[in-house]
Amino acid sequence: MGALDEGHFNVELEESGVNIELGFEEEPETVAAIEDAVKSLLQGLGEDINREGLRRTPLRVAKALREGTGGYRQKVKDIVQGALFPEVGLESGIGHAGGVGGLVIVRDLDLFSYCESCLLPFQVKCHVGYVPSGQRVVGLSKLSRVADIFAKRLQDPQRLADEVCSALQHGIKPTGVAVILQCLHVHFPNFESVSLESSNHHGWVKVLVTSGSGVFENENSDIWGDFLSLLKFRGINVEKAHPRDSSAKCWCPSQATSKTGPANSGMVAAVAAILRSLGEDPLRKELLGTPTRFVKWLMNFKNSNLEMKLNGLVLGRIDTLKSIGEHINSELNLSFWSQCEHHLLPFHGVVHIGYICSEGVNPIRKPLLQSIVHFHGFKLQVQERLTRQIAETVSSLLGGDVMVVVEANHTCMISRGIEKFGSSTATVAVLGRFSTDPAARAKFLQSIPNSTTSGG
Ligand SMILES: Nc1nc2c(ncn2[C@@H]2O[C@H](COP(=O)(O)OP(=O)(O)OP(=O)(O)O)[C@@H](O)[C@H]2O)c(=O)[nH]1
Ligand SMILES: [Zn+2]
Repeated sequence: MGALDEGHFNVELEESGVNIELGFEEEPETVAAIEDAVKSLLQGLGEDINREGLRRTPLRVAKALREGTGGYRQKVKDIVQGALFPEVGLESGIGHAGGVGGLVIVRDLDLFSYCESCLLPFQVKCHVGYVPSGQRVVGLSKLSRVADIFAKRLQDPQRLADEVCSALQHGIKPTGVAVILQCLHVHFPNFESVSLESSNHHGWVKVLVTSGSGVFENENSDIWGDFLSLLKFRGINVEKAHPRDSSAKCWCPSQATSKTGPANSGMVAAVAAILRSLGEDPLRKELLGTPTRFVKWLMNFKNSNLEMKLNGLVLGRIDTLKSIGEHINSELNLSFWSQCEHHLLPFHGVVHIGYICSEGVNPIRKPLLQSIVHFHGFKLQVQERLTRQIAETVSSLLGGDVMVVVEANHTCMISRGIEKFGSSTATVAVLGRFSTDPAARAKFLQSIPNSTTSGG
């Protein structure tokens, strides 16, 4: 137990074994090594690394990865040490923060971590509880900061929960700590198995993990029940703090992607180099297949992957428009996947297409529209360009009046940088009469149903 020092406790965290630091500073060589590796990946994707949109991508990716794994370079001790303070008037003893069994919880901490299996970020809703002891409470924000140290590493949900729990247990030395994580991982649109016409590869893989120490070690204890009840107040329904099981083991959808074809060995070596630059050991058991899985994910977005297939579909589809009895046709909620060319992180969502079509002319079939969406989606993109390209392609088939709305969640806006959880982006492209007729635009926009973007 630490000694009282001007209202602050100094807990000897170094003795606790949670003072983890992998020991590399902000080194330009590290960033440069990641940049070089990212250039190899872009070239492997058939991209021109000097084109305007990609020129700064290697640096951005290097920065994003360094930021996303900044936890390796932080110490729990630095965060907790100055933020422990006595709750005056409480007796020393077990479970005092307003009485025996007193419980402090912080709910709904939004975190991001990197999946060690595929290198994509995954979203974490973190709930932390602890029962103070020895007149010692910790600044509330520190619970989040400590959790973030472990989130900002290559992780697996259960290990993340265990590390946060153990660090808080050693750092605060309370009677017990409980951690619940609700994790969301993007699905994998495995290009090889996604039919061009399919829109059924949406949403998230979810897993819930728990970790408890001290009085929370027994998951059937009353104190766990109290914790779960406090979550319920806020509509957070964690049915049961179920014991650690295999549910988190293979949660990453990359584990299920097809094994067809070897991955480009130069690209795989580049990803292994990135892992090394982040201070990780690519030979660590859990990371062995990670470079290959990441490359397979990335290859979904290889330039021109879909060209031939789309050409096949487009042939013979050019209908003539007769200008009698026109009305607006719409096809809503076509799903898409794309990869942000700035940060090499996914963005995904839905596309709504409206077009003016004469009566008597067959509207474009939905599968064709879906394939157009996939064609422009499975590339390194920005959302505005994706929107315009879809509009132009549809317009080239119909000869004119097209409106396209794309709604997306950008991982690069959520998992890093500005970290705007829950933000979404809508872009619009209008061609032909939609650009001059506000009533037509309004009619189409009103036909789009509420809450159409994908979410947790
Ligand atoms: N317009 C547009 N911007 C995008 C898209 N995807 C990512 N971006 C933005 O690309 C910009 C790149 O800005 P930079 O300042 O070069 O890179 P950065 O330092 O990583 O930027 P931050 O995201 O602000 O941290 C960011 O503002 C991103 O939000 C997209 O589809 N469309
Ligand atoms: Zn993963």
